[in-house]
Amino acid sequence: MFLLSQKILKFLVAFGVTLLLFNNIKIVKANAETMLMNQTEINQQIQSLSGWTTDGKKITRTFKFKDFVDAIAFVNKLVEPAEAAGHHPDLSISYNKVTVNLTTHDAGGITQKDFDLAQQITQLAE
Ligand SMILES: C[C@H](O)[C@H](O)[C@H]1CNC2=NC(N)=NC(=O)C2=N1
Repeated sequence: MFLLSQKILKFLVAFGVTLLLFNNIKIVKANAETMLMNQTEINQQIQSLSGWTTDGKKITRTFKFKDFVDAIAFVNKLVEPAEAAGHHPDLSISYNKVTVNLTTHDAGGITQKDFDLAQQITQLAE
């Protein structure tokens, strides 16, 4: 009886520690996503994104399509990933061109969320 309860206790402690670790990882990840990035971090990350530029407050890329219909089709493709991320691009459309600006309004600048969405948007335009 004593042995059994020792085993259960050990299991519960291990389970508790595992849960604690998982939650801490989630908190660290959530914080990193909403933390303003400095210019060095921005420059580093933008290198791996083709065609994107930055003014330090937002990241920008203009995508060019055959015509207006294709440009709008691209904009429509952005709805699902933006809603899923709870993060939305600022868009401007000029005939066959769509300019995408990404910034985290809640944080007042660029965060990891912008780079994550930029990567998805870049793939959708291919
Ligand atoms: C409550 C809601 O999730 C927030 O207001 C989100 C919505 N989409 C957003 N999109 C962008 N680009 N920046 C934000 O700060 C932002 N905030």
